[in-house]
Amino acid sequence: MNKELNTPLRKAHLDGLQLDWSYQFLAPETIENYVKKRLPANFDELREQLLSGSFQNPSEGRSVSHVLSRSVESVVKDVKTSKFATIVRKLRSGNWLGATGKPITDIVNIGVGGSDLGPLMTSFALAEFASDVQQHRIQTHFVSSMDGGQLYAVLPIVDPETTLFIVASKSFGTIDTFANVDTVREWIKPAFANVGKTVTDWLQNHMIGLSANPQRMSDYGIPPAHQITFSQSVGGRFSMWSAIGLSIATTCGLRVFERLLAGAHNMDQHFSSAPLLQNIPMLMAITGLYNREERGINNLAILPYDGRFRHLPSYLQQLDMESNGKQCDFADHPIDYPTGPIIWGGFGPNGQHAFFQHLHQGYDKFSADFVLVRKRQAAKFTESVQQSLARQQDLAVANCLAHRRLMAFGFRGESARDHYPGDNPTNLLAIDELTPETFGALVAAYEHKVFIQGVVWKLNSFDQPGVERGKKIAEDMLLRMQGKSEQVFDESTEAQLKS
Ligand SMILES: O=P(O)(O)OC[C@H]1O[C@](O)(CO)[C@@H](O)[C@@H]1O
Repeated sequence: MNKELNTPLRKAHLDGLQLDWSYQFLAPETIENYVKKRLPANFDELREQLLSGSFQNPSEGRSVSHVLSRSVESVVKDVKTSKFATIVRKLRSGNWLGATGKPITDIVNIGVGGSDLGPLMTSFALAEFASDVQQHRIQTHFVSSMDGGQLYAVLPIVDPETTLFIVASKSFGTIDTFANVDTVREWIKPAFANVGKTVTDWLQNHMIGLSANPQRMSDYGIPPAHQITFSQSVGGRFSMWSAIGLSIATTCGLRVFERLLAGAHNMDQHFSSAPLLQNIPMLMAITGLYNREERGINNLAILPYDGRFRHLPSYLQQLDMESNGKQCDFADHPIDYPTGPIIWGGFGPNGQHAFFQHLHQGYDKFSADFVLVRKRQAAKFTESVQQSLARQQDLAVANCLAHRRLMAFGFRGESARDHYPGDNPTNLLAIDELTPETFGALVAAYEHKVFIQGVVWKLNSFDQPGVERGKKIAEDMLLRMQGKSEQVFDESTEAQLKS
């Protein structure tokens, strides 16, 4: 039987976003049976709890409410009066003046993990939507790494008098973030002294805090008017829809942010009501479960074919791996079955010239999600440039479909060098045209996929205990490096600490 000719088209839609799951090579009945076999009897109830903000995160003793940030608890719900919207308007109109009276021209978002990846990914993906509404040009920069390498590159290109720092941290205590803020403070001191200003002037005019802990923002010296809070029940990796999304709105505009939330909300409703074989998150979750449990595939590559999605793999890596990379269940009992896969990936067109060799002919099995945008608007260019860009888009579509096909069906040439085993299950997430709505819907679909898989694996997808232990060991190590601890480590660590 010719597998290629006998593979039927299987797809689900939501307003310009299509999931083509044909190359999972699963019959609809297999999906239905898997749902019967693996989903708990009260799954519908749990889904409604998630969508209404009452699902429980037992280890942290709180509910899970990120879905509400794109509806009833949206920071732009009262777009004329909310603090979030007022701050965005003031910055984007050039009316936010720094301590010396100059308008802000640069924003630096300092945060890490969920307080960096979502804002970075989305500001980058939707930047082109800003041009028609932005009145005053603001450049946005993102700084996350504790080593200071990013600050090292950003500080020389911004002016202390016209730069505003968004300190994004749910806890407002993450050492990585405050290591960066401390360095900025040292950089500010002489610059502000030269113009007759102090660190207090800087804190009052050049800093916005985004956190679930207002007390800590006040303790740091950020005036209440420049603090935007959000609920403790919004997890860090689910927080780009909340106050943490401020840099998305300052980069792309309030309207774009509203449209992003609307797209995600649309996906919430779709997840709630679409029948199984039309339900994008359900299909992504069940095919993923099948790949993990029945085919034994331990990884999922995220392969976007549009440069605007460059940061999507890293974002989904945190979303999925920090949620479902666990070996204890909801009730803190050890478990002995495989849970969340390793999420990795990279920009597809560049991957073709790098790691695709292994995907096509290497030993290991993988699954992959291709993400493709079919058409793009390029109205600001001349007609001939638009045509050339359209040809480039076609080139990307052809390459995406070609590699996806080869990974699925393989190829047997005359020699071993020309042998491609194929048989790797993949999804195609095809977007007609990138808009804030389709982008919001795509990200929300992945969130729900992670939720469904977490429920099946009986995990608490909303805590991250493994990260905490690493932080504790780093603290011990730092004390040792500062000569404040006598703790002795292994030979290798000892040697590295001494060198
Ligand atoms: O926003 P915060 O509190 O600074 O935390 C940043 C990140 O650190 C983590 O808590 C774990 O390292 C992530 O879950 C979170 O997104």
